[in-house]
Amino acid sequence: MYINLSKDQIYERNGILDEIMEKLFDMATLVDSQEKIIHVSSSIPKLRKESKNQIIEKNIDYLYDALPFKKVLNTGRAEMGIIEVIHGRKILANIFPIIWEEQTIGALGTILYRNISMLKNILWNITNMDPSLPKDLYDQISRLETSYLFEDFIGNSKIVKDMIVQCESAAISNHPVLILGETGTGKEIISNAIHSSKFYNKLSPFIKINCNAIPEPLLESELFGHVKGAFTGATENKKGKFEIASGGSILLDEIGDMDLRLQSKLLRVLEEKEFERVGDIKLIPLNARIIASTNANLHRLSREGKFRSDLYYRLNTIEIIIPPLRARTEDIPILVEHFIELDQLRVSFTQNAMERLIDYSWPGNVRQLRNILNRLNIIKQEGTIDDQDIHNILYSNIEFPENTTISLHGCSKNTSTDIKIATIEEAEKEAILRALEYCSYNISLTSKILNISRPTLYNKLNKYKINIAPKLTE
Ligand SMILES: Nc1ncnc2c1ncn2[C@@H]1O[C@H](COP(=O)(O)OP(=O)(O)OP(=O)(O)O)[C@@H](O)[C@H]1O
Repeated sequence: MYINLSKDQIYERNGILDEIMEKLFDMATLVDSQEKIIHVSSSIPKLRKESKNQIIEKNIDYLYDALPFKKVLNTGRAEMGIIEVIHGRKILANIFPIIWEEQTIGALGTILYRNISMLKNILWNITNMDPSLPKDLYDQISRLETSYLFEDFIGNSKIVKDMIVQCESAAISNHPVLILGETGTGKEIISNAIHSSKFYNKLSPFIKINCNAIPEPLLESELFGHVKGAFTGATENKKGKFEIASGGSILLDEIGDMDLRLQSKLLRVLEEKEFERVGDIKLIPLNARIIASTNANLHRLSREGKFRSDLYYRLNTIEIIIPPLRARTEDIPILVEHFIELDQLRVSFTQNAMERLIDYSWPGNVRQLRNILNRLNIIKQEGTIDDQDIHNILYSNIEFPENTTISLHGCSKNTSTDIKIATIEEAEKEAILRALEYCSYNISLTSKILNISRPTLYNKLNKYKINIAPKLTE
């Protein structure tokens, strides 16, 4: 496969080639036959925090020594489906030779890194349908996952900045990390960014498993693998996610929903750093970083006997709490700007409309904000959104995204019956009680989550006669 363009065409700027490089790929680079960079899409200087002029004319090694541009220039043959890590992101690259009158006059490198997990799902379905495909293809495909960096978690508020600092130090350590936060707050971005930060220049697996989506005992075999004959239907040996994640990280999503028996097994694995496949006695060393996340209140679940407290204390050596959007409403304008660019929306907002967005409580958090912006884009096509549009979409036809919870602890899935509040004061008291419980009665965290100062929180505790002395932690 090659691209048929003349020298004049590859040196022409602001034409169709530039448009394709800009719009169709996350990053694109054009080099001449001497390996010199002719043009790059605007995402590259942005990502590298330098100007386009600092990149143009440099040798391609300046940008990517890991990608086979030179090979493509030498052989005149395309290199496709390259999976690599560039600037901490897992990317999928294709490099095409540009051929004119049978001469290779350059090469175009195209890179995707956003939404490549979508591609993974497609490939995964295809491999499941075709038993003749090699079995290690699964391992290969598992490596293909959108990678996030901390800078992808948009927010300038102090509460976000403090959390990112905490995440950066969590990334360096080898301890398990527990990530808590309501639905749609960005737990997946943060867990993936912790992984990418630890394995910045290394192609290492990030394996995610949703503990509430798979029935037990299937989950056991998904996590630990099994040997042939271990149970009816186990027709061959199968690696589990812990093995596939070897050398990288495993995200145990919705850990709060894990069955008690499996919790015991997981605890043993964390303590002994080894495990066996279902039906086998051979021990396999645990060589994956454990990240667990949930929107459930594990502290409460463990008090109720639904989550093993010893496992909770094992997991929460490093505990990251992602604030709900309503605790950092000052970030809403930059989130809006971010999604307009990311989702290529053609809408703008009046000041009053933006204020309405800021005033709203966002029970579905950032995911809900993104959905609303996309819906507004469809409804209004192009144009300016005013406060009435916001009012209409937020209040006249409330549609909470799946799993949305109003409660801070996020255990309830029933949005309409969860809160029965008569007055603003009752609502405030309720919010404080929930925040306290969510933060295990840690005053500093609770005040951060509620976005009020510690003295104000103490005043409100007095006002509402909430006695937390027996449970107090700082
Ligand atoms: N701070 C953020 N910056 C940019 N995008 C965000 C942020 N937080 C969330 N998002 C976006 O919101 C959506 C939901 O994020 P994510 O899946 O990480 O949430 P989650 O907390 O894991 O949700 P759940 O518990 O329901 O699985 C995604 O589209 C993600 O890109």
